[in-house]
Amino acid sequence: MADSAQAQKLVYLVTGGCGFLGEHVVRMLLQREPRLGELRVFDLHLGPWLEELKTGPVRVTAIQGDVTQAHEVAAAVAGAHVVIHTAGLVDVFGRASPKTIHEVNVQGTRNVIEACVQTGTRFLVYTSSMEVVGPNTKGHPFYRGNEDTPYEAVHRHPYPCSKALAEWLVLEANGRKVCGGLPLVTCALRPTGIYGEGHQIMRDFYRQGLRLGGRLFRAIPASVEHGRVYVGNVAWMHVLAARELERRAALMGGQVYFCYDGSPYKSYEDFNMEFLGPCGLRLVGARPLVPYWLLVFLAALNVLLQWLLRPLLLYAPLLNPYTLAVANTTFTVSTDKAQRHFGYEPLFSWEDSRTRTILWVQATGGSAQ
Ligand SMILES: NC(=O)C1=CN([C@@H]2O[C@H](COP(=O)(O)OP(=O)(O)OC[C@H]3O[C@@H](n4cnc5c(N)ncnc54)[C@H](O)[C@@H]3O)[C@@H](O)[C@H]2O)C=CC1
Ligand SMILES: CC(C)[C@@H](O)CC[C@@H](C)[C@H]1CC[C@H]2[C@@H]3[C@H](O)CC4=CC(=O)CC[C@]4(C)[C@H]3CC[C@]12C
Repeated sequence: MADSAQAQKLVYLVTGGCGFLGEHVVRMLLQREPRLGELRVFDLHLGPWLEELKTGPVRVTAIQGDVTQAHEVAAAVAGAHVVIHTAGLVDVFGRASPKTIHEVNVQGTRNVIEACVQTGTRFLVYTSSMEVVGPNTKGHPFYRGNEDTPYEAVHRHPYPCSKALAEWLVLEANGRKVCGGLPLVTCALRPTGIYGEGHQIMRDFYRQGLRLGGRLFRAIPASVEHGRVYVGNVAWMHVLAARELERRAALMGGQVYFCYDGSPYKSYEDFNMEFLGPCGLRLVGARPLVPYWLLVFLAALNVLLQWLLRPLLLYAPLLNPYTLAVANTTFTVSTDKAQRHFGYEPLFSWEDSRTRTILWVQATGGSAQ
């Protein structure tokens, strides 16, 4: 990949390229990666919007496939110079079984790594998560921490467990010889809570507020800070890391980088109101309207209802013991490691990120689509 950008056109593969983050990575690559010759978009569910991307100078190849199927992954990876692996099952609401979460997030990542080794692809950027670190099951706050901050990462939930194992696999694979004898170079990016155009949970909150007469009711103290990052900046960090991974292999190889930007540190609910307020919603209560023990009870009741109703329908509300615990534990990051190692600076200011997200929420009008 050492040739000049003008001479050699590169093949990138984005797994999960039709997801919330994946779509932004795909579009960012097309806009800001001049070395791109072919962009392969691999996903279980291909979006119709891909068709509009096929009219440009870069060859866009849509591949419908399953990361749990090694042969499908190998076929998609073969010939790629760079893989950006965002595909994953992002489920903390009990929609998928722990087994399925593990199969997609862990075995799927193993399949991507082995495909790189077998086919000779040397550069792999993995979308990890803040959840690899925490919040832990003990509710310990992580306040403005960085990649070196000591923290007892203790997980029981299938999602963080799967992300932690997948990240370990990716970092462990750094330096393995790929077909052709050169070393595999990997890194993992750990976004905090991503927001922006296409964020399903934000849409769910908006629809919930519309159903409740334009009101949302505070459940979490305003003092609990939760890190959030604009999806466009997450996409930009992926593009930049993928670009610099060859030139700075010795520095970046096997490293993790928190992914955040200038978005303000606020509670999860107060942060959401930065977008839902201008869309007409109001957050009722300067402090939680119900005692924490009642929220704990209601969260447990939701688990029971989910289990009872499962033969009939999928009941997966936002409130469950895990989401309550995470929302109620401070987790914010402050680090310049990505800036020092590969020159990352957010592409979108907080003001721009906020405006774009508000316009998107307004455009959805609370619709399911
Ligand atoms: N949403 C967030 O706040 C954060 C997300 N992340 C990570 O970012 C990545 C993307 O997450 P989102 O865009 O939020 O989720 P998403 O659910 O919108 O996108 C995931 C994509 O992966 C695809 N996918 C799922 N299973 C697959 C399989 N077996 N084979 C092929 N494709 C499959 C889905 O179809 C979807 O398009 C995930 O790895 C997630 O763990 C990390 C930190 C925060
Ligand atoms: C019902 C209330 C308690 C409400 O406040 C619950 C909010 C809850 C749905 C979210 C609070 C924190 C979120 C998670 C956090 O941003 C970290 C994440 C990282 C990921 O990799 C995937 C998404 C998530 C787990 C995110 C999910 C939604 C929350 C739990």
